[in-house]
Amino acid sequence: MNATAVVRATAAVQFPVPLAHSTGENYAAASVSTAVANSTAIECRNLSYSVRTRQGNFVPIINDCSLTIPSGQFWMLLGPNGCGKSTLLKILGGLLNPGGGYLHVKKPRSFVFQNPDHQVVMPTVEADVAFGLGKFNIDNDEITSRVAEALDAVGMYEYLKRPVQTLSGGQKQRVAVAGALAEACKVLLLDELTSFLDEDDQAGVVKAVKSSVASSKGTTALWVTHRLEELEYADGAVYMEDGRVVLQGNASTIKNFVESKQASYIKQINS
Ligand SMILES: Nc1ncnc2c1ncn2[C@@H]1O[C@H](COP(=O)(O)OP(=O)(O)OP(=O)(O)O)[C@@H](O)[C@H]1O
Repeated sequence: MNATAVVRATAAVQFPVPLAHSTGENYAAASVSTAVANSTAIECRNLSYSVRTRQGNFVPIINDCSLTIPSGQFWMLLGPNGCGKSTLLKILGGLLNPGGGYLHVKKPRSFVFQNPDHQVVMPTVEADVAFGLGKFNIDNDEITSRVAEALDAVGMYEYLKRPVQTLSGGQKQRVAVAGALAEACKVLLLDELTSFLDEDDQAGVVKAVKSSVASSKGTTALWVTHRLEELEYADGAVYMEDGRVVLQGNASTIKNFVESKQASYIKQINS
């Protein structure tokens, strides 16, 4: 178990993004004065993020990246290995500071990582979901009711008293999602939750997130994945390449786009 791997706390507000950032690079942030509509959960414009190499050079990871995700929907983020999906998600979650551009993410926001064994930190399901509620000034009845509601939303209420070590990977992921829901997060950021799971668990987790977003009061989820078949559960999707968003739209548009890219790549290899 690894408590540091679970980020349920809400990070500091970054609205708009400050100029200073972890790499020390001297970007000029875009000056954007328009207010973001309440119907938008995530908006970034011309976002950038670089890392500094040992030789002192700056390598851009996120570059001129813009996207808009509406509130109360379940969206997916796709793209080839190394295109910057996890880095972008960490920026959206407040775990990394961008170097420039404009960023708005509704709060509170929560992050769930891909390794199920890093997601649960308490001995039982009930205690784990209640874990993050300690920082709120709420009574025991409210805690009990939030835990029950969140576990119900991910189809795990019957596991309330179960020791966490008896859960499957997918069940652990669903408990981690319940922890975020119990904290009434407005934005849920999910990084390749199904990569360590077998097929049944994969489907269980994606369906649980889908239904919990649908039954929530405006929670938005952004789900990083490589699996095109998961797009059938999404309200919309974003496709990235080389650190920037190249297309965003409804899930079938993105699916067709990725499939045609894959087909042309295979044709190229075979020619
Ligand atoms: N701290 C870092 N130092 C150097 N390079 C980094 C650092 N963090 C990320 N990168 C590089 O940035 C690029 C984007 O990484 P990122 O993990 O965001 O991609 P990804 O799209 O999530 O990849 P994958 O699909 O393989 O998980 C990669 O080339 C990665 O090696």
